[in-house]
Amino acid sequence: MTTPAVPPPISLEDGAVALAGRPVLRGVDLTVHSGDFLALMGANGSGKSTLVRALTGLLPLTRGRLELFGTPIREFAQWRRLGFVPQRAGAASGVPASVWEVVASGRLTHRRLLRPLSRADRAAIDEAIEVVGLQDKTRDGVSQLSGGQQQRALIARALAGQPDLFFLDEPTAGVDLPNQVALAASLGRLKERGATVVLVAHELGPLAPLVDRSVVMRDGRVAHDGAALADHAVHQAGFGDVHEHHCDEPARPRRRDHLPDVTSPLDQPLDRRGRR
Ligand SMILES: Nc1ncnc2c1ncn2[C@@H]1O[C@H](COP(=O)(O)OP(=O)(O)OP(=O)(O)O)[C@@H](O)[C@H]1O
Repeated sequence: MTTPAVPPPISLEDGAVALAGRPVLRGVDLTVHSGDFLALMGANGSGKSTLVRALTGLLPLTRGRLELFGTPIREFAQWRRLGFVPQRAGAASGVPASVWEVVASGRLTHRRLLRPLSRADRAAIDEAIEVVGLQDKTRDGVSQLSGGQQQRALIARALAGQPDLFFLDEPTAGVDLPNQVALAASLGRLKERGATVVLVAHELGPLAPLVDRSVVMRDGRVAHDGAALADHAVHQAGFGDVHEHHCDEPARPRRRDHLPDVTSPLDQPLDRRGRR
């Protein structure tokens, strides 16, 4: 007897998305298999966030076919199977919530309305906190945590919902190196448990050893899909030096207009008395 093939968590064929009448994604083919740890990379404006929003049903496709866990997106209803870890900006957001409360909120999709937390809920919350190593911080307010610890609290919140597929949006953005290393350890434990992870990142840094597949976007198309690339190679693939797939358009210059135009005082020359 043959076992029926398990449908992949994500199957997108010829996906296209237009925003404000402008094509932003074109001809995107992407299959994510169970247990993949995939890094979605590329320059600013290359279409990473748009792709994730399309894959999570937040943006409609203008063309193509998308299935989640073998179900066409229009019919898909098992949203609790997806976990989304947003950028850290939303973690504290002025709400005086404790780590435990933030993580417990990730359990909401499993609870019936107005019912107290079940033993299974509490076990899932405790386990999620343990996976990210915040056991000694459960009663602390999230706003008192470092950036990396806040990011781990957000990962635990997604984990508490026990999803089968995780999306992480720039988890290392604004996180210092020691905390990036701690974050990598948490994600390593997720990987060991067989989670399927789609990680949006500009640079992988300490997360690089976890990644077994890189997808690099360029101008709304897939420029590379295959072996994990080191950060410098992603830079090349995203900016036009590597030609794979269907990159038939010239690479755009890197958009830096979202960055404030500041010069560090340390860049200024010293005067004769050593002052700037
Ligand atoms: N709401 C919108 N309306 C119109 N165009 C948009 C909208 N959101 C994004 N875009 C455009 O779509 C393109 C892809 O943007 P997207 O945010 O997906 O890129 P990204 O790779 O995630 O960039 P970043 O790394 O800066 O987050 C860009 O040219 C962007 O200007």
